[in-house]
Amino acid sequence: MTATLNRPETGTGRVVWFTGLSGAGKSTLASALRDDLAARGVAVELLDGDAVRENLSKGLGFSREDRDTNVRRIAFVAGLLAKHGVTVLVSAISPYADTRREVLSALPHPTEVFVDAPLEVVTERDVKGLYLKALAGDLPHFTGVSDPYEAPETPDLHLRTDQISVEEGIRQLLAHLGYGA
Ligand SMILES: Nc1ncnc2c1ncn2[C@@H]1O[C@H](COP(=O)(O)OS(=O)(=O)O)[C@@H](OP(=O)(O)O)[C@H]1O
Ligand SMILES: Nc1ncnc2c1ncn2[C@@H]1O[C@H](COP(=O)(O)OP(=O)(O)O)[C@@H](O)[C@H]1O
Repeated sequence: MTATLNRPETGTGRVVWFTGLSGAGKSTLASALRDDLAARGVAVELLDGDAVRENLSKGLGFSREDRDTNVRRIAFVAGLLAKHGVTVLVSAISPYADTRREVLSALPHPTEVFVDAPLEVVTERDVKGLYLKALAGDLPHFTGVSDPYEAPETPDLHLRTDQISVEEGIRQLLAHLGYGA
């Protein structure tokens, strides 16, 4: 199939927003998708929560207000890039359903991807050792343990990363975005 993702009918780019718990697989999937799309010649950019917090959102914490500010900043930049035809991949916990709804509804061609794995699984993965700290009570406001995560009720794509491989996740993402085999 011819790739039409980068310039859909309105001539703008699009935003693919990965939301989910820490360790669910957002960065893994978003960066693999970025590489795949780039190899197809698509103008693609990844706004990853960790990198954003080192730069654009440096100094913000994890209160609801700071998380919402972070998410709105990411959405603002995503919108600017998308306006110029870029496919923007966002990887951020973005735990609040209302805020996700607000920012996604203002973005061109938004796709909400729920990167989902149960708390037991992400705790077991504990990629950064943060769950250990949070469960020990040493990390207040840690999403899923001592802070809320409001799962999307009707995501455009729901990937259970404890049930499918990274490769299968990428296959489903590409198919959903119109890059099916
Ligand atoms: N309290 C608390 N809660 C959640 N996450 C925490 C916290 N403290 C630090 N971290 C690390 O920060 C990363 C999440 O940043 P995000 O910008 O994606 O979060 S948010 O969208 O503003 O909620 C997150 O990265 P990921 O693991 O990639 O999701 C964590 O590594
Ligand atoms: N199907 C899968 N999809 C994505 N990641 C997976 C999957 N299965 C196992 N993993 C692993 O889970 C971890 C997810 O970490 P990461 O991508 O940093 O999560 P997040 O960005 O959501 O915090 C990685 O070590 C990754 O290899």
